[in-house]
Amino acid sequence: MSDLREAAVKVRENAHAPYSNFKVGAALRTASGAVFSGCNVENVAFPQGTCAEAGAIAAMVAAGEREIAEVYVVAGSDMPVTPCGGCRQKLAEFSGDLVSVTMATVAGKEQKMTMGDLLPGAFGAAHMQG
Ligand SMILES: O=c1ccn([C@H]2C[C@H](O)[C@@H](CO)O2)c(=O)[nH]1
Ligand SMILES: [Zn+2]
Repeated sequence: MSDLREAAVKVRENAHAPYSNFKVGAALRTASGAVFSGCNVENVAFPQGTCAEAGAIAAMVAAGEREIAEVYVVAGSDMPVTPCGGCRQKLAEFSGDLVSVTMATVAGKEQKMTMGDLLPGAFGAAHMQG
């Protein structure tokens, strides 16, 4: 098992998902080689819940890192989980278009896409010039 998959599968066990019963784990590697992980944290006030990817990003930024090199997301579904629209934008803040995102199931099915595939034409700093 890759180290990223191992981290994502492990952190997924800590997910707080009593409302959807859909536990998600995310792990990312930064340019320095460090690995950060996060799980979804739901709330009884449903919109206050946060995704696994957001948790991993928060851990990365809290540790002083900002450059994502690779992402791995895992859930217990039959189909590999894909990051929601909001998480695509959150990941794009710290990832180039070529960053690989592996979407996976606990059973081991994997699908890979790049950030450019997941969020084509992403809104970025260049759009705010002028
Ligand atoms: O990539 C994804 C997709 C969904 N979820 C969470 C949000 C919510 O807690 C649950 C159901 O949508 O799964 C994630 O954490 N990451
Ligand atoms: Zn999300």
